[in-house]
Order: sequence, then structure tokens, then C-alpha cells
Amino acid sequence: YCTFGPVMLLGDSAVGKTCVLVRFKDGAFLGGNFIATVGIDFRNKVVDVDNLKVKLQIWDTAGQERFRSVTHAYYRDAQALLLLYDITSKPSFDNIRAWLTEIHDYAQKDVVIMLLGNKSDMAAERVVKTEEGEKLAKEYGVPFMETSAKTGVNVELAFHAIAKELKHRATQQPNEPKFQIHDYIESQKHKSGCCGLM
Ligand SMILES: Nc1nc2c(ncn2[C@@H]2O[C@H](COP(=O)(O)OP(=O)(O)OP(=O)(O)O)[C@@H](O)[C@H]2O)c(=O)[nH]1
Repeated sequence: YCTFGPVMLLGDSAVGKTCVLVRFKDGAFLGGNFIATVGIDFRNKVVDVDNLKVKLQIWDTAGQERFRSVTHAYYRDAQALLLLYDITSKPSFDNIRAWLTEIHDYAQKDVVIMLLGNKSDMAAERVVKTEEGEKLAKEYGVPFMETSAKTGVNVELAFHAIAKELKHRATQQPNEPKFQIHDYIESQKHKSGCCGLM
């Protein structure tokens, strides 16, 4: 396999980074007791991108403040960043700007960034509107979608869109049209969480 990544998961503690990754990797939901990530976790998944099998390297980071200096050290190696907030937590959304500042300070200039509003299944507890997420993403020029690690909605799409972008960056021919990640996501959004995305 050729290897793409690393793709790094970022965002406040408890927004669902580990659960989103487990949903993508194993197709299951980690309900029950919340176990905070310590430092950083490394996982790989083989995905199909345009009929090419690629190994996607994924780094799950701890959202807790006390691990920040550990995770900072990994930013510069990341090819892509999935930045998560929790639609039921206003502070996690308000902190996205601070996360983007950290990304600006520590990550590579051309890193692929995607904003994810997670826990979209928790409609009754929602405090961040979809439009607020869209507006913030637009301001920073990054793609956006709402995900649920519980139902799986848009989880595969997020990783596949990133994998496709990284594959195009790695193999782009000069005469080939550039991959448009925004257009790809818009065309695939809200389709079921599995199958046939590529
Ligand atoms: N309903 C619902 N609960 C979720 C979802 N994603 C995560 N959770 C729950 O939210 C809690 C935190 O999830 P984690 O994935 O451990 O959070 P994290 O962002 O990795 O946290 P840190 O490791 O501290 O950075 C857990 O209790 C999960 O079961 C989701 O999409 N829907």
C-alpha cells in the first residue's frame, strides 16, 4: 500500500474524536463511560481511493489542556486535520477559533483542514446551529459537515474526502483538473454512512 497522512483529530475533550475514529475504523460506537485519550493514539485503516488501496494513518489526540504540549509536537507532521466540536457544547464550538490559531502556529501551511460538528444525533440537546458551523467554516475557507459517531452519519465521508484530497495532491498530473473537496462533499453529504462513496 501507499500510505497517506497522517490525519490528525483535534478539538476539545469529549467532543467525540476517539468515537469518530472508532466508528470509521471498526464501524462501531463506543458508548458508555467516557475515557479521555492520554497524549496521542495511532491507528491505520486501509481505504479504497479511486480504486487504489491506500493506508490512511490517523492520529487521535487528547483534547485535555494538560496534554497540549505533547500534541503540539505532532502538528507539523500532519497532512490533514479533522477539527471537531460537539453540537451540544457551545464552549467546544467557541474554542474552534483558538484551535485554528494553534493550527496556524504549529501546522504546515498547506495542511488540509476540515471542520466537523459531531453528535448530530443529539437533536434535543443541540445548542450550535448547523448554519453557525457553516458560517465559521466559510470564514476560514474549510469544508464542513455534521457527523455522528453514534449513527455513523458522514463519518466515512469525512475520512474519504480527506483521503481523496491527499491522493490527488500526491498524484496530481499537471493537465488533470484539481480535486474540489468542497464540491465532492456537497455531492455526497447526507447519503448513508456506508458504501459506494468512492
Ligand atoms: N450521542 C453521541 N455521543 C457521542 C458521539 N461521539 C462521542 N460521543 C460520546 O461523547 C463522549 C466523549 O467521546 P470521546 O470520543 O471519548 O471524546 P474525545 O474527543 O476523544 O475526548 P478526549 O480524548 O478527552 O480528547 C463519550 O461518552 C462518547 O460516548 C456521538 O456522535 N453521539
